[in-house]
Amino acid sequence: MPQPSVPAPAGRFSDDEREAVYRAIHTRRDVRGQFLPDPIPEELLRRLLLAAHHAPSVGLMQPWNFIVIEDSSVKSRIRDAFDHANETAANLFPAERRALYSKLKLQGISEAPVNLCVTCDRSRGGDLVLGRTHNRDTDLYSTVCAVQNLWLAARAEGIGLGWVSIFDDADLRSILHLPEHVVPVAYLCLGHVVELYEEPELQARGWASRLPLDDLIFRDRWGEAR
Ligand SMILES: Cc1cc2c(cc1C)N(C[C@H](O)[C@H](O)[C@H](O)COP(=O)(O)O)c1[nH]c(=O)[nH]c(=O)c1N2
Repeated sequence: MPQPSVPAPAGRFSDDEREAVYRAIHTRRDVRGQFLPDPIPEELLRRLLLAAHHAPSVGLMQPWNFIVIEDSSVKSRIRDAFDHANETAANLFPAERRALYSKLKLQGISEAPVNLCVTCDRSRGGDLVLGRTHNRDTDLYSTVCAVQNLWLAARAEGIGLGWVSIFDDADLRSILHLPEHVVPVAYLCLGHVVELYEEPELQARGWASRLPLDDLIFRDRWGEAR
């Protein structure tokens, strides 16, 4: 029987290391329009995927797969699917919001040298997964943790990442040949960037703004602020 490994020493990071972690968190951006055409070297892409693969997952289920999309004909079908869904989306907003919505750039599918679909295989690990017994969606949450790891690692590598979610699920499924039990959790556009917005682009363009943190913190029960 293999012996369980013992915990290794852990402690605070050095000041520089801590600073770097917070810098990645605070300067990470959703990128739509600043992609350079330069290819992403295979080793760099691999580091990003390895960071994603080290995300926490329910019961160590690791439900993710990573579909790397570089073929321009696949990208072009995805772009058409976006355009179709985006037209529907724009019409859902009231007229005054729709005008601004239509001016927003909400994807960089063709410009980004690499597109990546992060999927969740809902059948991985079988029917009974530790931690998923009472909440089936924890596999989806796990997959989103992988996306966030990838996003932060990308920031540290000078790679911009944009999440595109304006699709009919059925279009993504059909273009990418996803089996029924696999969910497309995130469609991501990746490429080198030399410039990033200093605040969320949606804030810079007057669509929405960051809420004050203090308004979001409750103590002991919902709605109870200190
Ligand atoms: C699940 C999910 C889905 C989407 C997004 C994010 C997430 C988490 N975001 C990006 C989103 O607009 C962005 O994260 C916020 O505006 C905050 O900006 P920063 O990420 O801080 O730059 C996003 N952006 C966009 O241009 N098109 C899109 O379809 C989506 N979809």
